[in-house]
Amino acid sequence: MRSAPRQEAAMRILVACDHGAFELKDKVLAQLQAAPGVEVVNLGVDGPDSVDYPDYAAKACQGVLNGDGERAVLLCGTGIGISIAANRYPGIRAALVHDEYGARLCRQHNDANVLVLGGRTTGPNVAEGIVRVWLETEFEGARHQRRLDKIESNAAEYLKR
Ligand SMILES: O=C[C@H](O)[C@H](O)[C@H](O)COP(=O)(O)O
Repeated sequence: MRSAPRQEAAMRILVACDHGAFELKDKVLAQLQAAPGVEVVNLGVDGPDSVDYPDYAAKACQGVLNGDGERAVLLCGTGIGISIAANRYPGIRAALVHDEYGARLCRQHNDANVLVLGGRTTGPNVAEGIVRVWLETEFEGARHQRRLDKIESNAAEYLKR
């Protein structure tokens, strides 16, 4: 009897934004929903009413750290505030990216598990390319893993003072 082909586990990606980026977030959601091997969870916000980006960073980053998703995409007006918020969580490596070069390098060198986009600074076509490259690029490990380990250990050492 032939066994069924083994199904690759889908990569689950959590997506969240503030009011400054809900339109771009909808485009990113559609792209991720159409991507093979990707499962998407929309954590909001879904309209223009003002909210606070740290609350959306918290939902997504805590979700990644709890194992609800392997990665996240976060968006706010510039992407700056939500990056700052996300990078306060140990184990989160959030990269604010403006082009495909940054998307490639933040995976190869930084193993960025959170991609950040600015809804008021990055157009949908550029964002589409960034998301595609971020999804398809692998971490290179080696010397880059040593540096990632130091990010965590240096910060932990500082907090012990
Ligand atoms: O870094 C912060 C983000 O760009 C926010 O989306 C932005 O500060 C929101 O601004 P406002 O409340 O004026 O819409």
